[in-house]
Amino acid sequence: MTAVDGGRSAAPPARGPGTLVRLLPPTRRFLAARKYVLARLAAWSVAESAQTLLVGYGVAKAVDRGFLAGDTLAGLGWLAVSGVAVLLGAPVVRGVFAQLAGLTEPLRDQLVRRTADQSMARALAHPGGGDRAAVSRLTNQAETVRDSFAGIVLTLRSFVFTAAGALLGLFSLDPVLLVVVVPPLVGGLALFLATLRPMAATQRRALAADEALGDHAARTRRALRDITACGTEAAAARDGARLVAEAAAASRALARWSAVRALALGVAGQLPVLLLVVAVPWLRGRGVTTGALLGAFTYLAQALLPALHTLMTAIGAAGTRLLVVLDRFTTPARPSSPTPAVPRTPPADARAGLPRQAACPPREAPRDPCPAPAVELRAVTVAYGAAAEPVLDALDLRVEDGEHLAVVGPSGIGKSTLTRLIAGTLAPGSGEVEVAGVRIAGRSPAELAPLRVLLPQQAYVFTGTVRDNLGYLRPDARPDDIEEAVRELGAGPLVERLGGLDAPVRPGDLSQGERQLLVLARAHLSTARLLLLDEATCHLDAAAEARAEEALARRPGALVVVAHRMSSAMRADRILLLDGTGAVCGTHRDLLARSPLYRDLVGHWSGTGQ
Ligand SMILES: Nc1ncnc2c1ncn2[C@@H]1O[C@H](COP(=O)(O)OP(=O)(O)OP(=O)(O)O)[C@@H](O)[C@H]1O
Repeated sequence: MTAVDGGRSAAPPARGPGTLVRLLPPTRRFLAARKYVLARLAAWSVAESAQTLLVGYGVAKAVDRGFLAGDTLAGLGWLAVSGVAVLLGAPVVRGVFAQLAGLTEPLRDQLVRRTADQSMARALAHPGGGDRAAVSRLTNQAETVRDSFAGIVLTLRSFVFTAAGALLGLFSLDPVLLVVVVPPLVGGLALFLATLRPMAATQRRALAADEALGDHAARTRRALRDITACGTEAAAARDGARLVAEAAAASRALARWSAVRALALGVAGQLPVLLLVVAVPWLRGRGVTTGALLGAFTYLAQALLPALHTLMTAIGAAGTRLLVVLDRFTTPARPSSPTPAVPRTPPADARAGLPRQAACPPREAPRDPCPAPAVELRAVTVAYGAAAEPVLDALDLRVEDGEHLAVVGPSGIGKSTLTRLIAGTLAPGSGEVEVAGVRIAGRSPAELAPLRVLLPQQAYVFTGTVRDNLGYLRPDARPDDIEEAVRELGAGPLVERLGGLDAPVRPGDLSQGERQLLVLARAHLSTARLLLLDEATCHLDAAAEARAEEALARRPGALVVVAHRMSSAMRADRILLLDGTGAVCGTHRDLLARSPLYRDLVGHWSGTGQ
């Protein structure tokens, strides 16, 4: 079932870090156009390297040439060099940030401009089909790109120049220190780089699975009734379970890659410190001084380890985020999926290519051509409010004189709306309604009265005699006609209990069913050729309802009944099933074969014993 097939759950093709540059080709042009900003950023970064180098170098010399050599003053002097280097960090960082702004702000402006241009072009190309995601791209997502880009530039640059400063410092203290530090550092970094591509792919898979699951939940909620009607709960549940499993698998894969990344951090950052400690005797044997060892520890603890940690965290989080969000900028916006996605009965008639709610043709061509059908609706649309979804949408319907039509459908689908529309008490938003060939738009109640009778669920009985109540729609009815109507409807016992046709009626003393019976007999007496019953027999028992409907169907003219019982629908010549924007018309057997919703309604009626 397309509503819940989770078709979008398929993970998009994996994109690794290499695609970061390919994703936004303008980024390369963007950087090339800012050569001077990059040069100034590099200059500040070199200053950062020098500062890193001086911090460890000062510590090493303070120990070797100062405190261990018995020259406290020299030791303090070298420590002061180290301290000044630390203090120099503040203006250096300030300089770095100033140059960074020269890169990130224009990038954000460029993304915003590009998104606005694309959205305008899209809006002009598809009026009414706006790109709703553009607002998010203009605000949150552009900010995310800017922040993530700034974080990555800052971190990458900081790591490269800090590592360069620290390695240069180690080399200047004693090249043999590099033998201990460099292999785990390079190994850890290589492992980290190896995780980038699969981790980005897994992140995208997790995001796609999450989106597919959310989409599935939303579509399922909207299609709940139809899913039940079509009996596809198990399939919908299976789809949901598959998407949940996919999201869980993606989350587990992400967790596994995070563990590998933590291992990479340990190898690159912690292992050099450990190896340095273990190798102290060996290093001492090769002439490495105590000061050089302390300097080496300072480089590792104060520079390399924090820089590595920041690098891995920032590239891991901000990098993946940037990759994913940039993808949103570069992938053309998908048109929003329409709300209902459950297969509907195909429109039986499409005029000028427009989908129609229902084409309900006549039962069969009348042998003695009747000049006009009892009811004809042409492309009728009704909505309660300008912005509301239509209750009836481009509905076509034709009911022949003498025909008995039952209208069925779920609660709130528009059955009463349809009867009011045919009765002329509700005007359509568009389309035409004719009763007995008369266009009823704008007709007064007095003009409509001879054409049709509408009986709602609430039966109107007034204080007066039984005869007055029965003859209300036909004041000139002869006593024989009244007696016949009473007999036909099976209302004799009630009239007798009330004291005869001339007995007074006190509405408050009558049950709902008794009132409905009187009103049905009144409708039988009417001369209108169209009777509309909107659950007007709901308070009668099944046998009384059957007798009433059969009697009304025998009268000359057409009968349209909003049925609330299976038996009521089955008595009709044809059944019109309303189903939101879809509608289908046919005999009971036709609908059983064609409509899952009808089968569901029949099941419901049978289940309640009605
Ligand atoms: N006067 C109104 N103003 C706004 N919305 C309305 C009005 N009358 C009906 N509706 C809405 O139009 C839709 C169709 O209502 P309608 O009464 O025609 O359905 P129905 O199939 O007859 O329902 P039920 O079987 O429960 O009587 C419902 O969503 C209802 O809330």
